Amino acid sequence: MTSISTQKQVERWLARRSYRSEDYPLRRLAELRRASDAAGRGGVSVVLPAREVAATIGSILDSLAALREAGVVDELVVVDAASADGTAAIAAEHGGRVVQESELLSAHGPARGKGDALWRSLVATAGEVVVFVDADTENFDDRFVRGLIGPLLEESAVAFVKGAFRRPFKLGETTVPDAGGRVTELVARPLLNLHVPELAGFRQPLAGEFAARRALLEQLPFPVGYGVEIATLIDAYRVAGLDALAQVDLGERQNRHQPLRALSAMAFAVLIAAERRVRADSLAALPDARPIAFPTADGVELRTVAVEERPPLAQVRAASGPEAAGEGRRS
Ligand SMILES: O=c1ccn([C@@H]2O[C@H](COP(=O)(O)OP(=O)(O)O[C@H]3O[C@H](CO)[C@@H](O)[C@H](O)[C@H]3O)[C@@H](O)[C@H]2O)c(=O)[nH]1
Ligand SMILES: O=C(O)[C@H](O)COP(=O)(O)O
Repeated sequence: MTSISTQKQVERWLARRSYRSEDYPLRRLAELRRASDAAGRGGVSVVLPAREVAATIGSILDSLAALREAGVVDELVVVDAASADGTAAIAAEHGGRVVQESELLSAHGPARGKGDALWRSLVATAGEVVVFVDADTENFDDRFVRGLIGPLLEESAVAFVKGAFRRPFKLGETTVPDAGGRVTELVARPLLNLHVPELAGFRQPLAGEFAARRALLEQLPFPVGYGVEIATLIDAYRVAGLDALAQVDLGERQNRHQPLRALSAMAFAVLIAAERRVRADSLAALPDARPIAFPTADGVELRTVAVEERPPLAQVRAASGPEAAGEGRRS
């Protein structure tokens, strides 16, 4: 953190805009939702980006059924990355509305990663509040979604809510508490502290568990890959201000760990998305895909990382007329 005044600003923000999922049981959310409907506000869409998540998607959707039955959530949309493991069929069996990511906004070509799936999901959903949750969480329960929705239904000044959680690291039968989140701790946290210290209060800046008002999301560019969380966080702050951002404690989350080398590529995408926002020079003009070099005993392996950014959806809608607005939506 750079200065005492920034530290005080973060502390004040933490005191004012920290929430807990247990403060939003189903009954309370149902009341908040009724009040929101009475005020003429729109609905709530839950989006699950899904690439090869057959092992977890069914139970995740089951755990969200009560929220939909209670009318707190209007739709559960699974954005499938053409998974080969049966994800789409399982999701449909468990009540999800499945859309194929590359069939949304198809004029932009095939989808290129997680961020692209989130961006495209905006045309497949109708809610005024859009909730994103990863579909590979092993210990998922509905508190993840309850916690993200609560502050948005309760506080009209809140526009963007980020999940915070403890992250164990699981290797085989061994679990080490609080050892997860390698890219978060080694890249995202130092980056934010260095360049955007006002956001240093976010415990999990890369959390795929976040929710926002559509009006804000549609003003933001979306990196197509793993840069999407750091980018939307920084941009939401710049567009809406710190007081419109909130953090909600969701308990503990166990994700599927990727190999270290895959995390180098993820870190590269996170770094590029952040650099594009903090530097005004040549990085802004980077090509759509950048290779990352992995030196080996015999040479160098190059791996391409998609770092392109999709324009704010509001711009796409303005340029292409009303047909971009409802693509993939259920009538
Ligand atoms: O091309 C992709 C890659 C992932 N996913 C889905 O996105 C979610 C999260 O992806 P995952 O590869 O499990 O991410 P993590 O390794 O857990 O990475 C963390 O850090 C990333 C970078 O910020 C975030 O995008 C993730 O949400 C966050 O969990 C899961 O449901 C995936 O199935 C896609 O839909 N398309
Ligand atoms: O958010 C992160 O840092 C990455 O998802 C890596 O998490 P892991 O170290 O728990 O696998």
